[in-house]
Parts: sequence; structure tokens; C-alpha cells
Amino acid sequence: MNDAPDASRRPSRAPRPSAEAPGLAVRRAAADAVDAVLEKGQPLEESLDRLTRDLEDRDRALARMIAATTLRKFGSLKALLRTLLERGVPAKASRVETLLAIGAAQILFMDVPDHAAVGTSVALAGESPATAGFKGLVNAVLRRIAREGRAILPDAADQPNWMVEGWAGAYGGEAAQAISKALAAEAPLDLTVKSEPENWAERLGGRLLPTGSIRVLDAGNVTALAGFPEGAWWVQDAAAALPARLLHPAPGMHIADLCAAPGGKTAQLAAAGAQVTALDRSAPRLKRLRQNLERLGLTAEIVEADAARWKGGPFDGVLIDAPCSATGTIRRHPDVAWTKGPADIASLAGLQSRILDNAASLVKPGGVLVYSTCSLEPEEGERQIAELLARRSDLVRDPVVPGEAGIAAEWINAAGEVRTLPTHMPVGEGEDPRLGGLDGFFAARLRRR
Ligand SMILES: C[S@@+](CC[C@H](N)C(=O)[O-])C[C@H]1O[C@@H](n2cnc3c(N)ncnc32)[C@H](O)[C@@H]1O
Repeated sequence: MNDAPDASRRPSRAPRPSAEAPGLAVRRAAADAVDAVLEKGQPLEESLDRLTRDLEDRDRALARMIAATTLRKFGSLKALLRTLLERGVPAKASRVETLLAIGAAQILFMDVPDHAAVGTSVALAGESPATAGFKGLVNAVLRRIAREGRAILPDAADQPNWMVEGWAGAYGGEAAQAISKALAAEAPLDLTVKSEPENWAERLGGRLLPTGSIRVLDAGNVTALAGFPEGAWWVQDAAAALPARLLHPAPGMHIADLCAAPGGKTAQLAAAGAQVTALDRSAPRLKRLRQNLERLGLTAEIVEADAARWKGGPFDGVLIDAPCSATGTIRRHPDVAWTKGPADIASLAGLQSRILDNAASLVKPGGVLVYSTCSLEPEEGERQIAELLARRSDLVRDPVVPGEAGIAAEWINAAGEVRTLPTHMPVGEGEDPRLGGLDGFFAARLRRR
């Protein structure tokens, strides 16, 4: 298990040679993206978009794969480097750790020739005066990793200590280890379709899950898949598709989606025929929501406002897919493990309870409130609902029942709330393990008296 990221890491700023070794720009972009996550807490996708702008599509995909694999396995890579570097990571040159980590990630977990992984990390070390003196060290350590392979990987968790310990407190030690392992694996592509799920599963060569989502492996570029241009489906983890289904949206219902952007759940509600008010505080994210709905040929009333204060309705249904730490999505966003800390969870929990309080007053008597987060932390899920019910006597739980929306009994807690874990939906014997797993989600349904 690991500690918080080192803040002294600095990307290289030295002049670059005009004729570069092949693959160097890709590794530089990957290393800079990893540094941006670890040092500045920037989201990986945002950094990669910026850093790979000048690369060809294939190189961009490789840079993304190297950075994501490094972060996904960063806990065990850090532990490995700790055992191999007798004197630890060089002080004031933590870029060396990044170059070792991206090199080791390629050697141990990717289909990249060892000499390319070693050579590019050594060359990148040579680019900065702060790291040039460590070229020999980078070369020796990576060659040793290439020689000895995965056998020398220590048995360490891939997420920070505090996170794994928190899961042990919530789910038990054994479950926490299994969650940690499941989060270090790549996630499949899940799609939500507007209609005809069986038909689309067949056309896309995917598997229709009991919840109605379609799971596809080795999809490649999603925009090139059948059905994308005509807006037949959108990308959404199977667990993320559950909260909107708990509202049983139908024509004639007026539903407020209070944290709506980029619109995955708004699209589900609108596709089911409900009249939707889609609200979000972020103008850029609402722009994406608008574009997504346009591609899908769906409509909603769009409102830019703070869900903790906005007044409207009353509504038949209110959905709060609250801003959260997103620790349940680490399979898809491995940077989350290294950009979020306990203080973020505490401050998000405060915002979540303010949004819940306001949202409750927007529900008609007899109407439904669904609260969800893509977090594994009880502070952002179970505890929010317990505290809300203690504050408000006009709300009662409307328990989710096994089989509803394809939800397995194993995913429902004693209070009738949905709690999915990355270890859920295991594959059958002999099946591709990549077909299993779910994002970690919490969803509770309440009714207003
Ligand atoms: C988990 S995301 C929502 C994902 C979305 N429901 C979907 O399915 O595509 C949380 C959203 O809450 C928004 N948000 C954060 N604070 C907010 C606030 N005070 N009021 C309204 N929206 C807020 C963020 O901008 C973000 O888009």
C-alpha cells in the first residue's frame, strides 16, 4: 500500500533535439501527463488532450495507454521502485520516479518492446539537467525489471493507503483487497441504447447485461462504431445507468435532473419519454450536455444553476447524481486515486447534503427522489441518506427490490439501497475476465409523504 503522491515532481523543461528517437514524443507526453496528475492534481484526460494535441491518432492512443497503465498500477510500481532503489527516489528529481514508472509499466503490463521502454525513459532523463545525472540509474533499474519481470512485483495495493483502509472499514479487509485489485483492471465499454437492446447487442458484437446495458470488448474508437452517428446509444457504465432506471421514467412524468451534465442520465430519462429539466452549475459541461442530446435527438429544458439553491417544480421525480470523489470509477479514471484526498471527500459530503436538502423540497407529495454517487465512500452514500432521513420526517425510503431494473440481490444493502462494487457481476468460468465488474455506485430512492 502507498502514501500520498510526491509534490516535488517537475516535468522537463530543457530544449529538445530536432531529430528525436522514435516514440520519444509519445513517452514525453505520457510522462508529462502523469506528472500533471501527481503534481498538480489535474484530471488525466484533460492533461492528455492538451499534451497529445500534435500527435498522430495512433501515438495519442499509445500515450494515453502508457499514462493510464502507469497510474492504474502506480501503487505497486512505487512499491517496486522502493525495493529496487536502495537510496530511494532521488531527492528533488522525482521526475526520475515518473520515468522509471512509465518504463516499468510498459515492460510489465504492455505489449511494448523492452528496449523501446528502457531507451525512451533513459533519453527523457537526459533532457533535463535535474535528471541527466540519473540516466545510468534509469537504464540499470529498467533493465533489471525487464530481466526479472513481474516476479519481482511486491504484493502492494495500487491505490493510496488511506483509500484502501477506508474500504476495509466499510466493506471488510478481504473485500477491500478485492475491490483494490478490481479497480486496477481495465474496464469494458458499456453502452446504453435508446431502444432495441437485443438488436444492438448483436450488431455491436456485445453482451446484453441483465440491467439492459450492452457490454463491448476491444471496441476501439467509439465514434467509429455502428449507431454512433445516428445517436442510437451513448457510453455509460452499467452501474451508472441504474439510478435513472430507479425513477421508472415514463411519458407524462416531469423529472428534474439536478446534476445533469454531461447528460448520460438526462438522456435515459428523455429517451423514456419523460419531460426533463436538466440542471447543472457548470456552463462548459452543460455545453457538452447540449451537444450530446443533439446527437441523440433528445430534448430537455436546460438550466444553469446551483442545485443547492435553485427553486422550481414541484416535480414527480428528482434525480441527484451528486458531485463526488468518483472513487468507484478508478478502473476508468485511474488518476482519481492520486488526485483525491480525505479533505475532498469531507468537502464534497458538505455540498452533497446541501443539494439533498434543497432537492427534497422540489419533490411533489407522493413523488420520488433518487440520490446517487459514483463513490465507494459511505460518507458520500449511505451516510448522506441516513442523515437526510434524520433531518426530514417528510421523506421515507422506497426500497429497491431484487430484479428491479435487472438489479441483483447482492447489489442491494439491508436498507434497500443500491451499492455496486467493482467486484460485482463476476464472469463465468472460462469467460474473458474483462467482461466482469461494475463501477462502484450508490443509489437510494426516497418518497415524499
Ligand atoms: C457526477 S456528475 C453528473 C453526471 C451526469 N449526471 C451524467 O449522468 O452524465 C456531477 C455534476 O454535478 C455538477 N455540479 C457540481 N456542483 C453542483 C451544484 N452545486 N449545482 C449543480 N450542479 C453541480 C458538476 O458540474 C457535474 O456535472
